[in-house]
Amino acid sequence: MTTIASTPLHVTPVVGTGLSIDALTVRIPWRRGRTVHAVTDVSIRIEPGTITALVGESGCGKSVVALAAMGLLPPSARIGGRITVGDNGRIVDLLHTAESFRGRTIGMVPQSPSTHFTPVHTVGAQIAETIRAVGSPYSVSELIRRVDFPAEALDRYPHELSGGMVQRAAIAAAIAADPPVVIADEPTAHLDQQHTDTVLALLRGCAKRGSAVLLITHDIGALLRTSIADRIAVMYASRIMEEGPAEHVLEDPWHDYTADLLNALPERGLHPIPGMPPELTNLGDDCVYHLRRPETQHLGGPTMLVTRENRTVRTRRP
Ligand SMILES: Nc1ncnc2c1ncn2[C@@H]1O[C@H](COP(=O)(O)OP(=O)(O)OP(=O)(O)O)[C@@H](O)[C@H]1O
Ligand code: NI
Repeated sequence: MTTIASTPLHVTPVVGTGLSIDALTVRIPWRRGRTVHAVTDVSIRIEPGTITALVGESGCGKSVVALAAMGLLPPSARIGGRITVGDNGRIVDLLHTAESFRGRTIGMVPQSPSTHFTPVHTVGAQIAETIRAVGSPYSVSELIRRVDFPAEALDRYPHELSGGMVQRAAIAAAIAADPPVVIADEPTAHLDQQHTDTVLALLRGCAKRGSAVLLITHDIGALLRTSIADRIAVMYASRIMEEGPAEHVLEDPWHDYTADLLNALPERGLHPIPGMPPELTNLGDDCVYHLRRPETQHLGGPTMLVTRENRTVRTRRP
């Protein structure tokens, strides 16, 4: 499906490794004949061994990107573009493959570990079940050693453990099959700073073992604190506003939205962004951030495509 009238802003070459999301567009039919423009023309390329953080305010479409990659969108969703993963020399086309790839090709770290674990079995039993289900070559003890989960806690039920501990176990389950891609959607949402940093370090461990990691988060403060992301993609109202090496995006943002997000952080002065993101039903086809902040330099001209080093961004500068 193509809803974008203009020529594609950039086409990421599809190569045989890592995760490639190319011109992903997702439209979800909504009430009274309306359509949610959940994702528009999103391209993200994640190399093996690296972490890309996808950031943006609530409702901008981050989770829908993840759900598309995991094949978990509602059947009514219309999906355009391409999502591929290099897996052992093959290219798996995630939007069209018939094979079951969740847990094998893509390891999923959930926002709330309770979506991964049921309350009625011990954590150890559930990791063992995952190992069987995905045909993992590892034992339970090998996996929990990787995430520093204590063996004596295997007999506990999820509710008997802290959120940080259960999230460790969830990561152990996610990496059981050494997946080439790991997708973590808000994996630190319910954690304090110490556990957040631990979980992010574990995701770095996944990357070190060769996975391409997509980390969805609204916690830009944690990205600044831990430098965990190699690249950062900034999403607003269903589109990528800018994408680039993390230090460039954090220290020298090119898009007004990125700058505004950073200025909203407590450590950067806590200047909340005025207004609200738009409803995603029946959006126009251009960048819409100037509608919220008309005083920014968007005004008066369409956003443009520029390339600096290996970044391809829409920018405020004509
Ligand atoms: N199953 C669905 N049916 C209809 N609309 C949906 C569905 N899932 C998501 N949406 C809509 O798609 C848009 C993007 O939602 P999404 O959950 O991806 O946002 P998000 O960036 O992940 O937000 P958050 O940070 O709060 O998790 C929202 O307008 C949301 O209401
Ligand atoms: Ni989300």
